[in-house]
Amino acid sequence: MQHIDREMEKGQQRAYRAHYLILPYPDQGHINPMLQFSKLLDHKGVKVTLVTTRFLCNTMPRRIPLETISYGYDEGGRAQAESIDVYLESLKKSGSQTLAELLEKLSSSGLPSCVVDTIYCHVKNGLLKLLVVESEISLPGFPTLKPSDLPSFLYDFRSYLGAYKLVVVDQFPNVDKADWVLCNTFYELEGQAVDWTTKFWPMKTIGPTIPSQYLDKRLEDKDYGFNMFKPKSDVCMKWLNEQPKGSIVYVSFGSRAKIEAEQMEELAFELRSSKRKFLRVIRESEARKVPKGFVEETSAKGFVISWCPQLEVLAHEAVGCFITHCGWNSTLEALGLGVPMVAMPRWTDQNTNAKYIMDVWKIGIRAQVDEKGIVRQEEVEHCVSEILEGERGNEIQKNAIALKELARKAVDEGGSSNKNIDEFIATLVQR
Ligand SMILES: O=c1ccn([C@@H]2O[C@H](COP(=O)(O)OP(=O)(O)O[C@H]3O[C@H](CO)[C@@H](O)[C@H](O)[C@H]3O)[C@@H](O)[C@H]2O)c(=O)[nH]1
Repeated sequence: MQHIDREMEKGQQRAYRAHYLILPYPDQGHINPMLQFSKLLDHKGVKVTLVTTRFLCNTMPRRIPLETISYGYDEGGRAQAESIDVYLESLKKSGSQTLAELLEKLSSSGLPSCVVDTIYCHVKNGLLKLLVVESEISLPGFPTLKPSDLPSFLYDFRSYLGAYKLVVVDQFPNVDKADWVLCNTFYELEGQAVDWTTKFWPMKTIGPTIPSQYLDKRLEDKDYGFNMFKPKSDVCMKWLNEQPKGSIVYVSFGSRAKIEAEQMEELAFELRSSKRKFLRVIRESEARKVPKGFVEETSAKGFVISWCPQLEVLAHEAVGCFITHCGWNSTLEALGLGVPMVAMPRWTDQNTNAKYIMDVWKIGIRAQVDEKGIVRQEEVEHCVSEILEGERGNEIQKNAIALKELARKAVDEGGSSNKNIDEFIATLVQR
């Protein structure tokens, strides 16, 4: 409704035939891609309303009409809940209730988008047993996996019971009723998994959901939109502008990962002793784990920031490689911009993403952990030097550039994802 008003103000009435409610899980790594998808639908002339929590609504851009629901922690969000399990319970209870109220208020039909991880579907179908004991796991649509390549919610499900229940078990009961299951990936990237999943669900790939200016450049859109931690863009980009091409090691672990103090130290030792220059994101909540004096001692060659404009950074020619936790957004962003990765997965889907980065797409190297689960300084040095100076690096860089081109084509006019989105819009509009 707000949208129609806006268009009418501009004197160019649009005839909306379908209204999409977009309801991402209320977190950085989920809101970002759904916001991008919303902008794309909006651009294609579709009426979209984004739904988020009352807690997060003040940090959201108003580019797309926004409605709020409550997950029960309107003042402090997830940090206010005593545990993630308690938060997820409240999400289910208060979230469902306030969403029902919102639907009634809007009194128009919306199709909640649903993001599905194929691997969890194998648990649903009984093909993948919990408490995996085999050293090699063969599943349709996947390369051979080791247990440590599985998402930690499966590999170590006892440690993540709440998340396991929500992400693995509870996401499936009504998925069979969905008209569409949209996935933030592209066919050329994960064709086998897509082919397998489409046997069961009306699954369509629509990604990567990255602003057009970073990929096909057809739309003006460069704005990533939602940033929980306000990036200090100017200083960071000014510093990058002064660095030689391909010289910078960019290090960031996304919006959630908690890094062990020992791991923080190993990384700090490496960045301090290495001859290379670096850009390191250390979120405020992680800053206390950084060894004393690190920032001052490395100021001549390093730039430390609490949150940066990651897409702009990855698109910058000074960046030579990305040490990443392999969150799905970071993976797609690096892949879409052709930046080779050193994979240091922490938990959840990141293990599987790291497996693909190294062994399937061959656009990076997965750093090996020791018996304590820590990637040591020498291992970080080994991976970075392989990528930036080693023979293997040439191959990796070539693959990264080829995949970047495939990502661009997928979202461009006539590309697989672009066609899927048009098909999705067309069928809903016909109803
Ligand atoms: O300084 C920074 C660091 C990150 N980002 C952005 O923050 C997002 C981070 O997303 P992601 O890489 O997916 O990491 P998480 O925030 O950790 O995401 C969670 O959600 C993802 C999507 O489900 C999962 O793949 C991850 O494992 C899970 O931790 C990306 O868009 C980044 O561009 C910035 O803008 N600036």
